[in-house]
Amino acid sequence: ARLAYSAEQISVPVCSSLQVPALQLHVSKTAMRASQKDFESALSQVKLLKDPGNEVKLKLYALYKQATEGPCNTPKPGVFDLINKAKWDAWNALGSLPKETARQNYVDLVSGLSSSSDSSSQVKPEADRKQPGYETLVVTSEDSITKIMMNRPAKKNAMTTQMYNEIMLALKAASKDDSAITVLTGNGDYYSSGNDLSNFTDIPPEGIEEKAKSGAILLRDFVDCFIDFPKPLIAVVNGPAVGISVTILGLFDTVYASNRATFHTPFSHLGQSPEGCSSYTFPKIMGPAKAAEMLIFGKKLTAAEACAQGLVTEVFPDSTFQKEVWTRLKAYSKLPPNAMRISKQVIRNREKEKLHAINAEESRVLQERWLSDECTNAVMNFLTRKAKL
Ligand SMILES: CCCCCCCCCC/C=C/CC(=O)SCCNC(=O)CCNC(=O)[C@H](O)C(C)(C)COP(=O)(O)OP(=O)(O)OC[C@H]1O[C@@H](n2cnc3c(N)ncnc32)[C@H](O)[C@@H]1OP(=O)(O)O
Repeated sequence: ARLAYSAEQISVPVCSSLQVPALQLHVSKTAMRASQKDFESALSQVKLLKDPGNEVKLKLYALYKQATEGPCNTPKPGVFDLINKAKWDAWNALGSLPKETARQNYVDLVSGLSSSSDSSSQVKPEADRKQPGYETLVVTSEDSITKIMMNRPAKKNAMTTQMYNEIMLALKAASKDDSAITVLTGNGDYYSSGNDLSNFTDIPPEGIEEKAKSGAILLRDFVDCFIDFPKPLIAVVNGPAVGISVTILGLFDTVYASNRATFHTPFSHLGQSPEGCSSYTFPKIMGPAKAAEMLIFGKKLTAAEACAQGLVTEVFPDSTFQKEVWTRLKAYSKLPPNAMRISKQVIRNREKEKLHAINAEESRVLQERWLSDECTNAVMNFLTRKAKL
């Protein structure tokens, strides 16, 4: 869509009749000074740009009005005249900004939009789009989607304490960025093998009790981030999933799985107990009998079984998984973001308090389990390679 579109072509209703006045081309005499040529060229350039979104169009509108008419000089529209009020607010927010500055800002804004739309036509390699600062994840934002990819493929994306902390950071950043949806996925053949069992090995001088205490705090904080995440959260389960990577799926809004994925929570085998609010979400999703088979007896589900039981939204053949899922997600990411966020809140908010309480209780119980002989022996068996799932 170009900026010179008709009202019907704009997707966000609040600004649906927002005509960028730059297109009207009635430049006042005051604006006809030194940078008049640049300004006029920006006015023409703006018509050729890809739709920059309503927020930017409001900025362009405000700068144009300020550059050509000076400070806002019209009465404030009524509260129900949403479109004109948004335009008036944007213009009025510029206060007494001089016309020349507004004209320059308009030129700069259009020039920035032109260069970013030039570069967005080329697909940058993932390495260039990667957000810095993460060692166990690859985090990228593109097409209004923030993708958080667990990136320890040689260890089946087992979650170290560093990875828990980085996922929390990435979720907090994603909740504030301008993406519409957020995705968690895994690099390599596994989605994740769950808690990295070597988390049990670096015991501090204060002893195992302290380790269990700090582990329970970490777990609680980690799960809280999923409970509170405000935007649609999608799991793209590219392969087998184990332990905590399965239990938190009950806190996602959508779960897409490859037909190679399996879902396994071997808590009893490990002398442990359910977390990620699964003691509440799983019985709710699949009924208490099926939840017990998974959470107490460690029954491993195929992707098709997990879908039949409501844990997974849809299963795709592995050969077309990535293509089909990302095509779908790109389409969803174009839906109005505020509406999606509000719908999620309406669906989830009434359970939040309960989920936080359940998370606290599960973490408390697990803290005790980590100190049990059953747990210690199971972890030692894995680490000394006597046992595998
Ligand atoms: C006091 C404690 C405080 C802890 C603080 C933590 C806070 C949060 C805790 C939340 C609790 C969560 C509970 C769970 O998630 S339970 C699930 C735990 N996961 C497992 O038990 C899986 C163990 N792994 C396996 O059984 C197998 O590796 C596998 C996943 C079936 C894959 O087998 P496969 O033969 O294909 O591959 P390998 O075994 O050769 O694996 C390749 C290498 O990756 C290492 N690996 C894999 N998974 C883990 C893991 N979960 N923890 C540590 N290491 C893992 C494996 O050892 C190989 O490494 P190597 O090449 O160096 O030998």
